Formats: sequence, C-alpha cells, structure tokens
Amino acid sequence: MTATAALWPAPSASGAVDANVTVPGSKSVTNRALVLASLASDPGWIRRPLRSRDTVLMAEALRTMGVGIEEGVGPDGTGEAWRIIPAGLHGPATVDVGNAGTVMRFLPPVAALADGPVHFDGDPRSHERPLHGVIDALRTLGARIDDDGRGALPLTVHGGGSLTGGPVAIDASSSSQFVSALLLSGPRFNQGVEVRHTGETLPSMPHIRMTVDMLRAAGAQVDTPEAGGEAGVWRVTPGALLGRDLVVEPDLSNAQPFLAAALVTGGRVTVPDWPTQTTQPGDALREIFTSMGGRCELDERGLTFTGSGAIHGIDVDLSDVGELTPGIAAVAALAESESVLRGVAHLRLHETDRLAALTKEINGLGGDVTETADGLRIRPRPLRGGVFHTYDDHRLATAGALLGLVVPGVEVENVATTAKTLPDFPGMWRSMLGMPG
Ligand SMILES: O=C(O)C1=C[C@@H](OP(=O)(O)O)[C@@H](O)[C@H](O)C1
Ligand SMILES: C=C(OP(=O)(O)O)C(=O)O
Repeated sequence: MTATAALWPAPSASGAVDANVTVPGSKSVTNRALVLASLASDPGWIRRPLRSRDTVLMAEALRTMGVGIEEGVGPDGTGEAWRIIPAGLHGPATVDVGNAGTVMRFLPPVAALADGPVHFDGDPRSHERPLHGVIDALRTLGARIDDDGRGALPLTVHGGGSLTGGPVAIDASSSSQFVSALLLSGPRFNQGVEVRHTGETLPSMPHIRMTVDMLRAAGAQVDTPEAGGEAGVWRVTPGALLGRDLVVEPDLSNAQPFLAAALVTGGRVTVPDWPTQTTQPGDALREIFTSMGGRCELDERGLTFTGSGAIHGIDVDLSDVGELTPGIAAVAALAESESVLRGVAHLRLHETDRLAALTKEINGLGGDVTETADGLRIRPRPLRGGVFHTYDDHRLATAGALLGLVVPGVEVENVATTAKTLPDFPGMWRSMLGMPG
C-alpha cells in the first residue's frame, strides 16, 4: 500500500476487556469444504460458512468452472448455508485467486480435471508466493500447464477432463498447502495420488490433518504417516466423494486477537462454539496464551480466556501453527520478558514477508525485534504511538489493532485488509470494547 492508504486510529481499551465474541467460520474449513463438495458425486450443504474475500474468491472460481453454489439459509432455517451442486467441470474459465493461498494452491488440481483451459491470476503478491510444488506435481501426474517458468502465477491449466494421477514427490517445505492441494483432488484422479514429501521440514501439519479428516468424512480412503504409513507419504485411493451436510467451526486463528485482548488487558473474553476436538491450529492458543499469562476454560459457554494482568515472554516452535505468529509477536512485544519464536522461516513467503514486516512495524513503535534464521527474537520495550503498516496482510492489521489497545496513538494502515478472512473486524473490535458500531 502507498503512504496515502487509509489510517484507522486503533481504539484504546479503557480497562480490562470483558466480552463475548462470536467468531465467523474457519477459512481453511470453508475452502476445503467448497472444493470437496464441488468434486462430489451428489449435492451437499455447507452451513455457517465464512463469507470473506478468500472464501468468496474460492466460490466464484468454482462457479466459473461450472459448479452450482446457492447461497441462502439452511433447510431448517438456522443461519447461513450454501448448497453446493457439483457439475461437469469445464473451461474456458478465468480464476482470480486474490492473495488466497488456498485458492491458488487447491484449484489448479481441480482445473486439471476440467474440460478446457483455466487461467489463474491474482494480486501482485500472488506472483511471488510459491506454487512450484503444485505445478511440477501436476505435470508429473499428467497435466498440461503453461506458465512463465518461475513456478508461480500467472498460469493456465489445460484441463483434459481427467487426470492420470499416481505417485509424485514434492518439496512442501515452503507450504503445506502443496500437499493439501494434491490430496483434496486425489480421489478424482484415475489412479488416485501418492504424495511423497522430500523436503527437510514441513510446516502447518494440523492443516494437512484437516485435509485428511475432511477427505475421510467425504468418503475418501487416505493412508497417512500417522496411521502407520511411511513417514512423509500420503496415499489417496481413487473413488467417489459424497456430498455432505457440514457445519463450519469458528475460525480459531481469527479468535486470536480477541483472546489476546483479554491477555494484554487482564480481562476476559469468551468465544462461543469453540470445538472440543479440532484440527485447527488456533486450538494451540489455549496452551500458548496460558503460558504467556492467564488461564482458559472450555465448557458449554465456549472458550473463556482470562488474563492475569501479567504477560510472560515465550520460547516456542511455531512451525505447526505459523499463521498464529503475528498475533503472538504482538503479545510478546508487550510482555515483561524476552520471547523467541522459532520454526517459521516460511512466513517470509506468506501474504507479505511477515518476519520482516513484524520486525519493522514493532520497531517503528519503539520495539526491539530482530529476525533470526527461522523466526523472531522479541525484547519488550516501552512502545509509543505511530503508523503500523500492514502490507495487505490481514494478520499484520489485527496485530496492530492489538498493540493499539494498550499503546495510545497507534494508527493501523488499511485495516480493511482484514476482510481477507474476517468480514467486519473493526466492528467486532469496537463491539468487544463496548463502543458504538
Ligand atoms: O491449508 C490451509 O488452510 C492453510 C495452511 C497454512 O499454510 P502454509 O503451510 O503455507 O503456512 C496456513 O498458514 C494458511 O493460513 C492456511
Ligand atoms: C497464510 C495465510 O493465508 P493463506 O491461506 O493465503 O496462505 C494466513 O491466513 O495466515
């Protein structure tokens, strides 16, 4: 964004926050559900879907390839529900991926099953985010793809109506979404798919588990390393997928700024409908934020997090839960002792280079953050107000809002970028603080 982008004066907390915050549906679950329902052999329902930039882009893309997506209320009238009516996938079609990792990675394998060319493009940043794992794998599995040779967007998948499939080796150390992408469409490949990860590290394992769980719930047979299979190898058997009736869990990573608000103000926030069992990485916040100060209770009201007034630094490996890093870094900048966040080198290739952006912006408010080879070292300092730049990154914007709760005079640039995964973050934030909308 340019220096003239809108600045949002982040509201200060007048005291300890005390609020109930209903968090919209999970981006990762909604977008997997849309893909799986579109590949199914019969219609399905997605209830309480997230409606945000990333999920609307996913739905639009599937529609342009022929899928019917009817938005309305569910059969029993309880809240929003989308009816997904699968159809023969076809090109020619043009897909705008925005800056959604799930759209740019999960859909090229779907396009390989379509009949006709499907062109993919997106925001300038989408041209820089890694896609080689998907492009190279699809070629090995029998797809024809035109790209400019950089292993990134823009590209055209020339779908032939079916794909051979079979074994493929990829290095998914830059994004777990390469693995998820190939597994999600795998049941529809003629020979299924066997994905072998060859890299040294693999981030975001809970997201791969989410993919496997949702495939199984749709009737797919999946062999995994965790179920006694070979390490680093996932196998999906070819077969039909069932249309499901699925209720989307709240997005636990989007619950993060609100729980963090309780932590940094010594207050209390309850998030209703927190699942008792989930593959979402945000569930790790219960443990991470507890060790940073405060306590949490999971009961029939949902998850209640209560801050203790103290904020402790933390030394933690976040490789499984990388998307939580910006919010943890913001809390760490307000703590009473140093933090080291490890295992997240791949965040340099997220919505923005998150390690560089967090370092620059927290330091811009007077902080002391240094980048390490695989993360951040954060030494808390008294912070002052100023502009918090967000680089079109929703999680930078929510991190800036959090700092603004307790640091007077923080202005968050382009808070509207939160719409990538949250439809009305500023409104939710004000309502948490008891301020008029
Ligand atoms: O599959 C998913 O839904 C996601 C996987 C992760 O991607 P990376 O493995 O690229 O970090 C995560 O950061 C992203 O927000 C969502
Ligand atoms: C990394 C993220 O998103 P994406 O799905 O675009 O990779 C994120 O939401 O933090």
